[in-house]
Amino acid sequence: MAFEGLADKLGNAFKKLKNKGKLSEKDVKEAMREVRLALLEADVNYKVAKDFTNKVTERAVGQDVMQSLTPAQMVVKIVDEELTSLMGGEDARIEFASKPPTVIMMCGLQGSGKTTHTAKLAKMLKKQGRSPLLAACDVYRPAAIDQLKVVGEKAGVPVFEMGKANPVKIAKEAIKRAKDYGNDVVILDTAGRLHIDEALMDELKNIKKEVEPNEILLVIDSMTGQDAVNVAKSFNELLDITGVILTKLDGDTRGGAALSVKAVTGRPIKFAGTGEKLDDIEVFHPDRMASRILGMGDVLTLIEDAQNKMDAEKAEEMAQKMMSNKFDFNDLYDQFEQVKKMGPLKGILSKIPGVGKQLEGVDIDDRQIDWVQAIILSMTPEERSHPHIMNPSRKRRIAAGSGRSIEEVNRLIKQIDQMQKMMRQMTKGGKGSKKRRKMKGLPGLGGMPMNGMGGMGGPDGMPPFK
Ligand SMILES: Nc1nc2c(ncn2[C@@H]2O[C@H](COP(=O)(O)OP(=O)(O)OP(=O)(O)O)[C@@H](O)[C@H]2O)c(=O)[nH]1
Repeated sequence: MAFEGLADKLGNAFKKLKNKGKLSEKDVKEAMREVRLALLEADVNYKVAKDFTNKVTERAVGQDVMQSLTPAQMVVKIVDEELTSLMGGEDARIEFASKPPTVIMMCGLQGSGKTTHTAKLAKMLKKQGRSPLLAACDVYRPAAIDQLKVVGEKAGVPVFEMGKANPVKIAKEAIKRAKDYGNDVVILDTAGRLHIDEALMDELKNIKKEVEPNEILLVIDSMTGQDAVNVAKSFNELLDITGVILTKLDGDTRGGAALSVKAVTGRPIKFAGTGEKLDDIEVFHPDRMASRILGMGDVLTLIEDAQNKMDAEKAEEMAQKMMSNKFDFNDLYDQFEQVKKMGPLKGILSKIPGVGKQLEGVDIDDRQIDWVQAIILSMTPEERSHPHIMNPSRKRRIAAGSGRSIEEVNRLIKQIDQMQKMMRQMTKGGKGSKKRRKMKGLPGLGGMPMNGMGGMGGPDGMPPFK
């Protein structure tokens, strides 16, 4: 996962401080040296790393920090605040035009994820009640127009194209069409190149001059580290961008780009791409990202993810079933379907405070969910809705049918039994109880047998979280 190595190394540096009790100036400087090395290894720009640790040292040494009862925690707090401010401090939003349509020009190098994020952004804005139109201004790469049409259709937003016409003309026509048809946002998917070259920049500058976009968002690939930051610097110098979309944060990027972009370019990261699906886009929150880097989890994003990606009606239906204790294997199957929509399990779990650290170096095989679903699919309808009728011969048949072991089948049956017991206990709190409200806040995860997943996957299954 992103930032894994960095989180680990920062954790080690702080652990040494915590073991010390009272801190001396030397202790803080020593820790900051480790922090600086960790940042450099995460591919953070050299000057950014140096300025960062100088700032933290300045704040931590002297003042009240070292006299406080918990100096190590104070240092972590300062690092948290400075990381947040390094990434921009406040959340950066789209600046919408007072008179629609708002024009957003997307740019970036080839393969950075520009086309995918054009559609992701459109889908996100559509969910917020806007009516976006996409414009196919990449007329050079074969199939670029088709790719935009495909993702546009998936996102449920119209795509305007004029084939291989002049990109400025396409952009202008798209804006005209948006006015005629009531689209309040136009997103221009411009051409990418393998490297920054004069022809590309001239074309982008030309589009900018002619259509005066409200936003120029540069899409960069976080996996390319400092290269991505250099690309951002060059684009900004030539185009004066308004923000950055940092993609592929779901991969094992070391994090350097996320931490350096704002400091190097002065432009904020507005969105982060976290997967290949169209829902895998997040508003970039510097404070939450800092929490994640420091291994403190990110529950707010987890809840938003659940709300955005899961089917609210199904979640409500499921909550009702749990409350009335009618939760069976059919529901468990559905619940896993919902969880799958939220992306890789490791990503979900890493946002839970305290769990991130436990996941370091642990491989979580997402096929575990498919295996459990295979077991459920091998049951008869009666077995699915009446788990208590299971007997050894049924279990043997289910194991053979799903290709899983008897132990796994047994574990799953035990889990549903435990879940039902847990639900019975929870419902004792009454209909309007606090517990019930809490479960509704996180649809679909309420009854997820997280602590049992460890048993499902065999040797490389994930550890139980209790
Ligand atoms: N894992 C992951 N993959 C992504 C993300 N964003 C895009 N991709 C993948 O990256 C690849 C390139 O994305 P595109 O959107 O085609 O890239 P592009 O920048 O439009 O490329 P050109 O049209 O050639 O300029 C595709 O396979 C996408 O599925 C992300 O946030 N995470």
